[in-house]
Amino acid sequence: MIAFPNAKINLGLRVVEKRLDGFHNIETIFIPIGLRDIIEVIPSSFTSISFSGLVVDASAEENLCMRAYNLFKADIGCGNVSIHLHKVIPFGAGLGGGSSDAAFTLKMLTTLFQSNISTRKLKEMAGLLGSDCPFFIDNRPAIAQGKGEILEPVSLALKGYHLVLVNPGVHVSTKEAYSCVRPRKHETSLLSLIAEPVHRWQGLISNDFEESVFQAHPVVAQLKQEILNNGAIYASMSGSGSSVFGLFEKPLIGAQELFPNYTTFSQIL
Ligand SMILES: C[C@](O)(CO)[C@H](O)COP(=O)(O)OP(=O)(O)OC[C@H]1O[C@@H](n2ccc(N)nc2=O)[C@H](O)[C@@H]1O
Ligand SMILES: Nc1ncnc2c1ncn2[C@@H]1O[C@H](COP(=O)(O)OP(=O)(O)OP(=O)(O)O)[C@@H](O)[C@H]1O
Repeated sequence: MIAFPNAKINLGLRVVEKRLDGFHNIETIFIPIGLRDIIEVIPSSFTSISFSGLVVDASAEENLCMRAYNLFKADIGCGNVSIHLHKVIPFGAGLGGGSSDAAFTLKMLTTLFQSNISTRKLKEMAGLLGSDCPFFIDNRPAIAQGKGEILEPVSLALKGYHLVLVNPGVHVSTKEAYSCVRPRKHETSLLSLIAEPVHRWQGLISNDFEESVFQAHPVVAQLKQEILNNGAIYASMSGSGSSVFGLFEKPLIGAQELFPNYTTFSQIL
């Protein structure tokens, strides 16, 4: 069985408060995008994992596909599988690629082993693998709260906008990024802000990680400015960085040539 786990971007990201378990309560809007890895899972006589594409900085056992398999086997029970991951989504990039791989692995194992698991149970298991992971179970635009696992679908007026995503190749550790942010409560809810016309979002909808990541990596701040200079009506860093995305009303011709040293991805929303 083959699946194509997609990346996400965060539209607005508030780090609201530090919790007693060391995690943070956040408020963010997740949007699935078309940048995808490829995972193949085949029932086999013994369990193994192989890789191609980008080389992930995690051991085979620590890879989120394998962690998802081990969790599924222990909690639900299943046979051995041979997994192949072709990695395309940059990691440590604020795009949730590892979380998506884990969620899609859980979903594939459910189908392959015809397990009668509720979506709620799948999301619960996903939550044990990463805070971004439950979102990829339903995988539709959603506002997230708590650690990221309290999800409500949202409808966004983004149809027809052109998304340009640029990854400057700077790896940001999520844990470190959280430790550099001072949590704060915002007066206006993110939901009420996305109801505003898109051309008003810049300056209204922000990502709390930008300040510290921009300070540590000025190239990321420059990248956001360049995307705005090239006509984006809204630009923001995604997640804890370092990818930056822009929303355009018209296609941005030659995006890769504009950012020759960086990886770019474009799609119509
Ligand atoms: C920045 C975001 O991508 C926004 O969507 C997510 O909050 C991060 O989610 P993730 O990569 O799945 O993160 P996890 O693997 O769960 O956590 C990595 C580390 O980030 C910190 N962490 C993560 C999520 C959260 N709500 N509060 C935190 O403080 C914790 O120190 C944790 O040890
Ligand atoms: N299949 C995988 N794909 C990517 N990273 C993986 C995978 N398995 C384990 N990891 C580990 O997880 C780390 C974070 O990966 P991921 O791509 O999910 O984070 P991210 O892009 O920082 O996402 P976000 O900031 O949105 O949480 C990697 O640096 C890597 O060590």
